[in-house]
Amino acid sequence: MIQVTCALIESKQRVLCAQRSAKMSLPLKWEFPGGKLEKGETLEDCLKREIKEELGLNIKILERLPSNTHKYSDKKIIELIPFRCSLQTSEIDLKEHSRIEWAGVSQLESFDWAEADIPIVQHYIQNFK
Ligand SMILES: Nc1nc2c([nH]c(=O)n2[C@H]2C[C@H](O)[C@@H](COP(=O)(O)OP(=O)(O)OP(=O)(O)O)O2)c(=O)[nH]1
Repeated sequence: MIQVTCALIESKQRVLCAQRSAKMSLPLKWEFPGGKLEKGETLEDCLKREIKEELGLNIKILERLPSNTHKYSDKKIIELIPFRCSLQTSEIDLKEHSRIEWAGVSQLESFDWAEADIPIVQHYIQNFK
């Protein structure tokens, strides 16, 4: 099983959502930015590293949310581990994703999410107003 961290970055009552590029796996699906845990790394270090690499942002980690284990049709099993985060810097430089959107909670269901993200989106909607 592959452990993947992801960040629900909050600012002004909105959450940062990112669209995977056409060249990535799960092309054009929406996700929360993050990535795979590397050997010897804590989950928090992994998330901060990935967010810096992908978006050029520094984040503060606020809270861990329930993870979701999902098996994709190619048999790849991931444990997606979400964290609520806030911004420490605000200038975004998209290095991998095709675009980002800052979504209000009521807009979250309208995105075409990667399958593994759907329970995480549902939990977030139910718990944060
Ligand atoms: N970062 C991130 N990855 C996600 C989410 N949902 C989801 O299914 N994934 C999957 C996509 C990838 O298979 C894996 C994260 O890998 P990665 O972002 O570090 O690297 P990658 O795209 O090169 O992965 P891959 O093509 O080798 O599978 O988790 C999500 O919300 N955030």
